[in-house]
Amino acid sequence: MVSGDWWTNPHLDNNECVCVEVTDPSQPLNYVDGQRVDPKCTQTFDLREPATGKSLRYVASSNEEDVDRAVRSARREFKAWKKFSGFERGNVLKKAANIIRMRSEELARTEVLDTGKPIYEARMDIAGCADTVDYYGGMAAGISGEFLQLSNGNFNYTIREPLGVVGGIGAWNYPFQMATWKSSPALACGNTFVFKPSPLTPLTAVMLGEIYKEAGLPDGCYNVIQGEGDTGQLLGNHPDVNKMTFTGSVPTGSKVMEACAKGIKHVGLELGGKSPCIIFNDSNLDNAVSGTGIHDSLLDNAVSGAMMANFFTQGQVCSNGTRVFVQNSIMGPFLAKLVERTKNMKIGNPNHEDTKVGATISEEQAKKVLTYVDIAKKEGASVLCGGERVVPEDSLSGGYYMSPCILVNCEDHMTVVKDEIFGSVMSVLGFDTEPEVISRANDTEFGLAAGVFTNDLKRAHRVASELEAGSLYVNNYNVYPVGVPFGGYKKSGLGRENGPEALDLFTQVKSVYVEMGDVEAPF
Ligand SMILES: NC(=O)C1=CN([C@@H]2O[C@H](COP(=O)(O)OP(=O)(O)OC[C@H]3O[C@@H](n4cnc5c(N)ncnc54)[C@H](O)[C@@H]3O)[C@@H](O)[C@H]2O)C=CC1
Ligand SMILES: C[N+](C)(C)CCCC(=O)O
Repeated sequence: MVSGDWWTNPHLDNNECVCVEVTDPSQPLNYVDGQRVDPKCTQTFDLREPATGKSLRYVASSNEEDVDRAVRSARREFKAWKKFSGFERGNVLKKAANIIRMRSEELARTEVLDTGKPIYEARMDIAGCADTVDYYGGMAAGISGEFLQLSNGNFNYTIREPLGVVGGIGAWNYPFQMATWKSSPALACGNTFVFKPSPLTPLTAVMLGEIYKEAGLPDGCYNVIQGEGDTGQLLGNHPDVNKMTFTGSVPTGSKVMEACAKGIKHVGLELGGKSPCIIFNDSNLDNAVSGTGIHDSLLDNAVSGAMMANFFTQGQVCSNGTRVFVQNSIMGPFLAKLVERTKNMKIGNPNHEDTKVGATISEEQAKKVLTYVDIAKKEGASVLCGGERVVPEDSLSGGYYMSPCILVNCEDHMTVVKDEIFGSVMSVLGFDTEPEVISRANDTEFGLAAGVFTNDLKRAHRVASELEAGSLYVNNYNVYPVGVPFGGYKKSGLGRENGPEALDLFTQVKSVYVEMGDVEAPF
């Protein structure tokens, strides 16, 4: 299925004839009551394409009236949607998943336009989003309460009811994923939804609205309002919103939680991280270096893991394992392989098939990341490779490209080892013993993810149980299959997305006591 409006991205129609079709970004970007609409507010912000740095359009921010209109539409439709059976709601979601699959190339290309991430990655993201919507479509029919037999024939049953109107706020690194991961479990449970995407990536959340509508979702169940922080605040403070689900930075997450505290609203937070990825020396480097094959692949896996922990989406991933702890006895050979493979990653036009590193989201973010590299050098770390601005080709000279950076001689107290940078900057840290690395890995205010590479089965599970994080990877990193819950310990967040856990967080339990005899009143 294709949408009515097509737009050919002129910036990419150059030498190599890469002419891609995406949904026309000049269409209205709010989505209320089943239609694209322009907000009432005339205040706008500039939307730039990360790949070229060129302005794509100005987007109107949503003001109080616009937010209220979307919330009222969701409230009105909640009355009807909650009455659908789980099976009926699930059917809508399953149809939507199939439409996402049919429109996947258009969605992926639009995601590239919005985010600057390479097309191979955008395709993986969209495929995962379809699976998530499908998964919650399948789960919807099974959402049910419980029955408890009491004495004298009395009994109690529980009903798992939706919360009402859910407000979602997203970040810019996985725009379509955030829209689907938040809305599909919410809708499966019978809630209605109002989403505010990041102002840097407004395009694909609206397309999801059209897809849901085509799949049979009643108008008003899923709405989108565009805007910046002010619009997000209006949504979080709206008295008719029952739950907020947020992805972004810790300071903003804390503000959203504060707004929810004032209104006694449910809240889910997916926040930042500074996760550890630990590589033990039983990746047997001596044999690897002498080329016995089997051990080579163990080391290659660890290097692959460290790269996957750092270099997807230009390093802008909350779960990234940016503190790579390597056992000192294998540091030399590990770094040699890591640097060789990192230098081989092709930086370039994100719409090209062989590009592995696209553009950072914005000039501001790219500058922030490069400043962190400078700070690292001043504090005594050394750059093994990358950490520089790159112009892959003349037509992309305005884009925000940088080479993935590997830092060594890092120490735990350094700024670059403590702060979430949100860019391709990997800090490599040496360690000697297991207790030492566990204590250093846990010495952070965050707890989103952690990885351990080892061939020792007992060590793998011992370390996984000791690490304070919501998502643990043994011998892999940054994979998030459908059905696996995702979320943080400590300041990395509250609640879980993906997996059956999300269904509990989008419902509330009503307990119904039934008396079968006479009332024995004490008065
Ligand atoms: N860990 C994560 O998942 C993410 C972390 N970040 C970090 O945050 C830094 C800043 O990036 P931003 O996109 O500005 O992140 P942010 O956390 O400020 O923004 C995330 C979302 O919240 C909205 N927002 C901003 N202020 C708000 C408020 N007071 N109430 C409600 N919503 C509000 C934004 O418009 C956006 O949609 C990045 O450099 C990065 O370090 C950014 C994106 C995701
Ligand atoms: C699930 N994951 C790791 C791809 C994205 C989660 C949100 C984020 O990075 O901000």
